[in-house]
Amino acid sequence: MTFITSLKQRWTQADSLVCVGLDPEPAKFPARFKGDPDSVFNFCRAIVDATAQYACAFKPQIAHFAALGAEDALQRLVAHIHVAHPGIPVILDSKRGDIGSTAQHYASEAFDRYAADAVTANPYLGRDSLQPFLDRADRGVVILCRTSNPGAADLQDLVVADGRPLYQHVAEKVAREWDSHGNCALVVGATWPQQLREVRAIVGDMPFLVPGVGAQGGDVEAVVSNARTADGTGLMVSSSRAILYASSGDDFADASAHAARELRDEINRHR
Ligand SMILES: O=c1ccn([C@@H]2O[C@H](COP(=O)(O)O)[C@@H](O)[C@H]2O)c(=O)[nH]1
Repeated sequence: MTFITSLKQRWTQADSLVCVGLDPEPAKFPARFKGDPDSVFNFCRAIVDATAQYACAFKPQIAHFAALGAEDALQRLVAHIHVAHPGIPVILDSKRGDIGSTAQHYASEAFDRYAADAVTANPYLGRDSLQPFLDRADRGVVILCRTSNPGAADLQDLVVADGRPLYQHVAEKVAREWDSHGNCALVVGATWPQQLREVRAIVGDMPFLVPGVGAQGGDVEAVVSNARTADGTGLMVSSSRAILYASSGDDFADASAHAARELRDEINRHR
């Protein structure tokens, strides 16, 4: 099954547009993980198992694992998701992009080494840099369009042609030229409701990965009202810290489930 097909199935089956972000930071783990040599895996697995029923996708952020030398934990975590929660797609957030010969290896890293269903990618180097990802028709390519961070406007808002900003050209290119296998999605930050609306108008029903609610303060109602598709889907609203670290006590897993359920319900109230 392709990434887009399993995402659509999951939106319906779980009645959820919540993407649970997996950004392990051992300093924030509950005390019970102190001294556990496999704490990254064990913490993340507990979060995955607690939140799976509310998730349309999981999004591990590779830097959070690589900086700890925990690539093996990431590999086992993705394998655990596929076995214990089949049908929930995994988006590896690695924001890759390089010349084609190197991008081949990044595609293999995401899809073969880590067995991710989709990967985030940076379009800055142009189409050939994304081609190795785009060619994997069964996997998703989630392309940065208008990111959630305060500096997003520095480059992404530059008016580059036709009186329109760069991020709109990215949206246009992806939708009209790069999505020949129908496996593309876009990253558009929750912190920019107007831009969410503009990009939605350009790309039709293409799925959006929307980080920036929770710890970054994005407004859920504004996200949903500006960016949902006509059938009330089209979004993977991603939250990491607000779910992962909802409690630092022994109730951390229950608290993460509660936070994921609350986010799902808030989104659904506005769909
Ligand atoms: O524009 C972007 C693209 C990616 N991210 C990533 O999403 C999560 C957000 O974490 P929160 O704790 O929910 O703020 C993180 O992994 C970022 O690398 C983003 O925030 N914005």
